[in-house]
Amino acid sequence: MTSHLIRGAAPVGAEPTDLLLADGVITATGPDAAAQAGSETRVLDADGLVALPGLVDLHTHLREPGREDAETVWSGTRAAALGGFTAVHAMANTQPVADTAGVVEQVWRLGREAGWTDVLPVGAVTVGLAGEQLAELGAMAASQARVRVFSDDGLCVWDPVLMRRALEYVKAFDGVIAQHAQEPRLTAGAQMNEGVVSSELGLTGWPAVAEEAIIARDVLLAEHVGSRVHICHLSTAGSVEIVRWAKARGIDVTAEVTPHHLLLTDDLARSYDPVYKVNPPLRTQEDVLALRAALADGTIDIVATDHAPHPVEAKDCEWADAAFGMTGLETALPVVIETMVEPGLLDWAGVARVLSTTPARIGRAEGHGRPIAVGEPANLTLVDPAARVVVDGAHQATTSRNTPFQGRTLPGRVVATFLRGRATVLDAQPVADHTGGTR
Ligand SMILES: NC(=O)N[C@@H](CC(=O)O)C(=O)O
Repeated sequence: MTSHLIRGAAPVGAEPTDLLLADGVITATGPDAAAQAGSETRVLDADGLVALPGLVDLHTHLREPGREDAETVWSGTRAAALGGFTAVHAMANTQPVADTAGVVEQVWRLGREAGWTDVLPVGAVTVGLAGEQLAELGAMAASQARVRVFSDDGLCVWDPVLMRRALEYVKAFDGVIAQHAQEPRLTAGAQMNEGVVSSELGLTGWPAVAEEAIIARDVLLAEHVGSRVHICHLSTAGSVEIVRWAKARGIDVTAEVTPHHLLLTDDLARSYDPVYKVNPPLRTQEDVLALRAALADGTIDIVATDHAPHPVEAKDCEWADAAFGMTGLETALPVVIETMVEPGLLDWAGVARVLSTTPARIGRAEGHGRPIAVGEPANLTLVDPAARVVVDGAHQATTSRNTPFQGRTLPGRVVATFLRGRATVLDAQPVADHTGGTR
C-alpha cells in the first residue's frame, strides 16, 4: 500500500509539520516523518494547507436503493470525498426504506465496495417511515452495519408514545434517535417559512412553532426516560433557545445545523426558484444569525449537510410541485468557512469539532474524528483556506444539480482526502484507483 508523506501541513491548533501515513495510520509526525519515509513514499507539498481530521456527515441522503437517478452510494460518497468527508451517515428514506437489517447491510456493503468514504447507515425509527410501529431497531444495531443512529428523517416521529419507546429502546445498544422536528398538523401543505415573505408570495407558511414544539416535547421526553436525543437541522432562533435551556438543565441533547441554514434566507423564495425549497425551510436573517451564534457557543453541536439530491424534473417545475431538498456535500466546508471562520465565529479547531470530532462521537463513527497524532487512523482532509472557488453544479460529482449556491464564490478548497491512509482525493480531483484495487 502506498505511503504518503505530507509536508508542511498545519494540523488544527498546531504549527505546520510533516505527517507520514502508512498502513492506514499516522505513523510519524515532525522530523521523524521524512526520516521514516521509504523510497516508494509519495510526497505531497502541503505548504499553506490546513490538516483537518476527515469530515463526518451525520445527515446525508444517498438515495440508493430506489432513487439511483438522483444519487447512488458510489456517486454520493465520491462527492463526499471531494467535500473532505471520510464518513457519512446515510439517511433511511430510501425505497425500500432502511428499516430492516437487510437494507442497512446492503447500503453498508455498497459503501465498502465504493471505497470513497465509510458509509454508516441510519436505520428508520418506524416501519416504512409510517410512524405507526417501531422498526427492527435491535436487529439493525446487531447487523454488520452496526447502526447507532435512527431517524425517520423527512418525516417527524410525531406520536409521543412511539418516540418515548424508541428513546428507551435504543439505550440498550448505545443508539440515538435523530428527530426531524416538524409538527405535521401545523405544517400541512406548507411550502416555505411562515412570515412576511410567505404572505407576500401567497405561499402556505411553515411556522417556527411547528419545529420548536416538537423539540420542546422531545427534550422533555429524553429527560424523562434518561436517553440521549439528537435534533436534525435546527432552523429557528426559538429552537436554539429551547436547546440552550435543555442543555443548561443537563438533558442529553445534541443538535445540528445545515450549511444552507447558516447562509441563506427565505427572501430567496421571491425568485420562485424551487432550488430554494427545502425542509425545514429557509428562515429569516434573524434566525440565520441566531444559528451562527449558537454554533459558535456550542449550543448547536455540529454542522450536517442534509445533502438531498433530486433529479432535474423534481426541481424544474412550479414551486408547489417541486421536491424539498438541496445538495450540500461539496459545498459544506466552504460555507462553514464563509459563515463562521471568516467572520471570526469559529477557528479551525472549531471547524474540526463541528464537522468531524463531534459528529463522529454522536454517530459512533469509530476511527473518525480522532486527533491528528501518531497511531491514529489516517482519516484526514487537507484544505487550502486561501482558495476561492465559484460553485458550478454542472461540474459537481453529485448526480443531481440542485445546489442553492450556484454561481457563488466560496472560500476554501479541499485539496486532498485520505481514508485510512489511502488518497480518495488528490489535487482536488477524485483518485480513480482510490481502493488500491483491493476491494
Ligand atoms: N431536507 C429536505 O428538504 N429533503 C429531504 C428530506 C426532507 O424532506 O426532510 C429529502 O430526502 O429530500
